[in-house]
Amino acid sequence: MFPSSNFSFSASSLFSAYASLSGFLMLVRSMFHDFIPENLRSYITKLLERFFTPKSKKVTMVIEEYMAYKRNQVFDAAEMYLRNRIGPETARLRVGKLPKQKHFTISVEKGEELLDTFENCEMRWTYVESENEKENEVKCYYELTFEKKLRDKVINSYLSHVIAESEKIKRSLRVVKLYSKDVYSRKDDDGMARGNWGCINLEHPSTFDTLAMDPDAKKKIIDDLERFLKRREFYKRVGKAWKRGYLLYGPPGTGKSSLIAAMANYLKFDVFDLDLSSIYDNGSLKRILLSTTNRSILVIEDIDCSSEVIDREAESDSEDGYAYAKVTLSGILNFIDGLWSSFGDERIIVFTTNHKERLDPALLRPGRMDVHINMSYCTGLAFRTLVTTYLGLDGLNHPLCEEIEKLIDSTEVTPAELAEELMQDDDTDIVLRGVVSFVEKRKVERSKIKELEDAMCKVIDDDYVVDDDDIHNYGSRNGSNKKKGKGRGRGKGKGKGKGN
Ligand SMILES: Nc1ncnc2c1ncn2[C@@H]1O[C@H](COP(=O)(O)OP(=O)(O)OP(=O)(O)O)[C@@H](O)[C@H]1O
Repeated sequence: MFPSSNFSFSASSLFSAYASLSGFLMLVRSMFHDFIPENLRSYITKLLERFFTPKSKKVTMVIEEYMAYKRNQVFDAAEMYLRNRIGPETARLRVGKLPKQKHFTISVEKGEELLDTFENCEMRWTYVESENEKENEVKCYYELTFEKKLRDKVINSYLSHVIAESEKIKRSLRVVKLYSKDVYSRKDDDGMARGNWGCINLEHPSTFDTLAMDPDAKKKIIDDLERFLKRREFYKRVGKAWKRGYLLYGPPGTGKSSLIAAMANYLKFDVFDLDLSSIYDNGSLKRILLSTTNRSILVIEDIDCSSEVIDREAESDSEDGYAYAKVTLSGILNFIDGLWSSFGDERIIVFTTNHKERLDPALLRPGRMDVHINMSYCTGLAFRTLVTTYLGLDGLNHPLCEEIEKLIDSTEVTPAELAEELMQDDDTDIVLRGVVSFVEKRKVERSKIKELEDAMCKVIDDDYVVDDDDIHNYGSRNGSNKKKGKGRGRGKGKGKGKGN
């Protein structure tokens, strides 16, 4: 220990040393100000500041709303992405909704912080609004703070992850549009198509969950769509346009339109409904197709009914002797796999028909329409989906369901007819009994028609197979020299029908 006299000596000498040091520093400071030019002074100050400020282990990135007067993609992505990161700890939120929006838009209020984790690393986001009073404008930006060692990870992977996730969220919130030339196009349509396409929101409630279809066939369609979406690079590599063509065929009321709506709702793709009868010629067709957007489904319904496109080489001669231009099948095929097919990306083209056999073989040639989907009569398995959708019953929970499934499998009845029956009453028992009697009645009708058809075939057979001369004539009428015997008359009768 120091003796007390020593201590008082040291304290007073320390005090005087401090006083002379302060005097000296003040002298240096005033000399620094008086003799050193301002530029050099600020340089030295900054150097000293850097030297004495403790080093931070964190880095902060500033993500501004605008870059060179354009919206910053990272800012918009962050705004969308962070909506899903808002937790109960966030104290202040902004909420809003435009009249056309289905959902509320929720975002953080200025100064609020959000925490995110990416590959076990912590990312801290802060939303900032700074007011510039001079220019009377508000600058909005996000600050992203993380540990210095994560810099490369953030630049190389985290920001891309934020953008990819935001795209997914945007897609899920997207309201699907139905475009048509028959809808008046208004300025306030927030659709993207050009030309005279008018649009409304596609409110069709059909989804793959409500679609009554064989489960395996349904799964194949969903897998095909998923594969298509992921194949941007594949299409580029093999030199094909990023497009997929579907031909849906089957009797009326089997769900062709419902399947298109389910595809659109699943992919969040807009639908362009093209009525060929309203299009004047191939040139207008070209202009109309070029004004459709990416990530869309182009639908041409009842392609067999468009008389102009049935005959590929159809000439446009009219009765009055003048030649009128019109839409031809080759005009359409040019967009499916010709030179014009390479416009746009992520396009789906759907043709529907009730009569596949009437289509021009050019349309059915391999590689033209990538997928042919037979929308046929309802099956027992598909009926289960209708029961779930319309009655809220889970599959086979009702004793009558098994019987109905067997009945349905043994006759021809469309999902539309069954859906109609399932809406007849609120009482499940009454409804299902109604379905039983409806399908039984249909079964009887069908077998009567079958009997009638068989009888007619027999009559035709008996009419034609008379003697050898007749057989000879028949053969030559059909371009065949084969001699056919009486016993094979039925096949012949059918042959004649076709020949005519
Ligand atoms: N497979 C199905 N699954 C669920 N509902 C269906 C199905 N098929 C038909 N429906 C019901 O029947 C109605 C008519 O069906 P939809 O218009 O999809 O048939 P379509 O095959 O396109 O008929 P068309 O050939 O006459 O255009 C639908 O709105 C739906 O309620």
